[in-house]
Amino acid sequence: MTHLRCRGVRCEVAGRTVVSDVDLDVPPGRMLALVGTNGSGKSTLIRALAGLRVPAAGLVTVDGEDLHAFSARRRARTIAYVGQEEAPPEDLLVGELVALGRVPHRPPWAFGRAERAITLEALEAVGLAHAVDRRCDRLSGGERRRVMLARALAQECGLVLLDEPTNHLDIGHQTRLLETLRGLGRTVVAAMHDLPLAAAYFDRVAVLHRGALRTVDTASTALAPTTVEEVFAVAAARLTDARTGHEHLVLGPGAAPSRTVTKRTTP
Ligand SMILES: Nc1ncnc2c1ncn2[C@@H]1O[C@H](COP(=O)(O)OP(=O)(O)OP(=O)(O)O)[C@@H](O)[C@H]1O
Repeated sequence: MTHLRCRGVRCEVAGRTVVSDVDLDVPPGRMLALVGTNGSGKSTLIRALAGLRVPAAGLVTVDGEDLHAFSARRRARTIAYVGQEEAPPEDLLVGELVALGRVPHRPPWAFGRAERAITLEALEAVGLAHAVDRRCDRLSGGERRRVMLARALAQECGLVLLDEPTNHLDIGHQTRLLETLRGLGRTVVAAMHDLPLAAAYFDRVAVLHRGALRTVDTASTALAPTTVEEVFAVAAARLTDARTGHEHLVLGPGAAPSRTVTKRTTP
């Protein structure tokens, strides 16, 4: 179980500050969704949390230790990361690609039954066990995405960082993936564009707005309709399912704006 914290993180891209003064605390086994509009800095921040980008200022710690002091191998044993549009190399087989997740733990020439079992289990978790011998370049966009996620599962790290993991996945695979992540009991941070899914599956939601954290809280507070309307400029409402008592976030044309809009009437 892995505890992720960052303090005062600032990231610069091409000489411009795109993430500023971010503090986050993700306790072991908790799931945090990172939401925000296009260009708000989610990918940049996730790469800094993964140790793939050195922040211009601030500190990222994993279990209390400075992440940037970790060796590449230790980082790969601790953090599984899947980037936004990461694609598998085209001439690898699905099983080979997912088995790469085991390399930080064991040299490939020492792979045995255990590595094969973990690889197949990861493929089963994303519904692709039947495709173990297929070439990655013969997969659909969603299947390719699921293979990359399977490699991260096979890595068996305490911290899982995912940049828009549900991209390209049909709704069934989106929900199954999020259920799988919840079932792992690992620390997860994921950039998400689907706010209702973020609200339904994550313990807390961080709203990044123009590179700064606007709020970090439970979904019902962080994704309050007024916040969603201000940050994303869409109508938002929370509706309670009469059968289950669960609240759901409704967005767009189907949601009445949370604030009363006074229409001007002609006399
Ligand atoms: N290689 C680059 N060169 C210059 N600017 C960049 C580069 N990569 C990202 N940026 C800028 O950094 C800012 C943050 O980008 P980032 O990709 O982190 O946002 P994001 O929230 O992940 O966006 P999206 O939801 O569209 O994926 C944006 O303003 C973007 O234009």
